[in-house]
Amino acid sequence: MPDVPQILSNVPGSLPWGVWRERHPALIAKVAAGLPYPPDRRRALDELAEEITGPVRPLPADAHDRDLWAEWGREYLGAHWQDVPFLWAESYFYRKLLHAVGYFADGPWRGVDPFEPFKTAELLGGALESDLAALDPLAALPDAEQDAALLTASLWGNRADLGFQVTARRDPDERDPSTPLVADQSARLWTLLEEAAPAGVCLVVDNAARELVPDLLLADHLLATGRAATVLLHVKPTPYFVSDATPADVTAALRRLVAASGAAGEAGRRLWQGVVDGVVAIRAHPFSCAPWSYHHMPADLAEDFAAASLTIMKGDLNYRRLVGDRWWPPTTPFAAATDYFPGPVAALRTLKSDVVVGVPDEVLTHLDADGEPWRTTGTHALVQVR
Ligand SMILES: O=P(O)(O)OC[C@@]1(O)O[C@H](CO)[C@@H](O)[C@@H]1O
Repeated sequence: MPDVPQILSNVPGSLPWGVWRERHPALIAKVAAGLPYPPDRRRALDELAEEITGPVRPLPADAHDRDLWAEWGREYLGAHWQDVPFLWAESYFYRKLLHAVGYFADGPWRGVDPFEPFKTAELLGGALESDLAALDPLAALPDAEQDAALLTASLWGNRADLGFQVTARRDPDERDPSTPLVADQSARLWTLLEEAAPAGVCLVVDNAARELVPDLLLADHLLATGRAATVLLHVKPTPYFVSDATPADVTAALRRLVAASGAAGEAGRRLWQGVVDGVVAIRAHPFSCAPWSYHHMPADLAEDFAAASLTIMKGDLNYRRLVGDRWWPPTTPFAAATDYFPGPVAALRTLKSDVVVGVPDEVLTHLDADGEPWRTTGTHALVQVR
């Protein structure tokens, strides 16, 4: 395990501190308003809002995974939510939220995704419609420009994160295209793919809808250009971090693509057939919702990554899990922070939390001198590869 302090949530004014004080109370209210939950479910949501202001409590006796979380929480149950590692606490919060809405209980709310109303609104919204239309002129561009456009769309698609937007003060579309990447190893990404082609690529996706669609289009591009022979999509087995993609979100995105006109519809039909033929596979591994970094991954998951020519990790949370949710000195080489990972790995991420490695010295000096909170607001992005 890296010998670097873990991020907790007890520093007033920090991003994690604000998550407990502002983002999660606002999210609970949003969930309660999103579906017609009956009184017992509303009460449970109110109780969760109350609980996160005090000590972490165990899951109820009838929860199917109570023992698992009791084991995972051995060091943390009974402590204040803000005094335990941020990554662990957030994962447990989402598990508790699923309990509150009856996601695992017998009854009418079993399996009902509490975030579905927000994901669906985004999937059917006008912003995604224009993203899809922008695909049509792409075919006329030289190959390298097509590569760059699809990678950029997938990278900045990570701004479309509904959890982040609960209290974000900026519009996700308000991006200054001239903002240079904090680190850009995209050339290495293409070289790695080409050297191993055609091979299996793992794409560990992040958010549904407006981020997942450009991720799927990137997957289609890798297959269509022979950079990938197969694509294995890793998604979350259950609703998590508001908009994280589940298998149901993948099928919803595929249906949205298939229904589109022009190049988006063509890509959608290729991807659909790819799933039918087993060229595109979907894996919802339980570890994807575990409260740990990938240092703790089980052997079967490590085998998926070891077998891939490249694993592409999308988004902020996957980045936190890849390098560890820790106070790394930002100039720590990405290769050093990920040296344990069982195969070539790339991170495509907009920066929405404090964790960062692989920032060149001169870039760091420049960003810090600016005085703007570049690590946590989603205004900056990176492509890192090892
Ligand atoms: O993984 P994603 O969707 O890019 O980001 C997840 C996120 O919204 O959740 C955390 C705060 O709750 C932060 O790490 C990050 O901003």
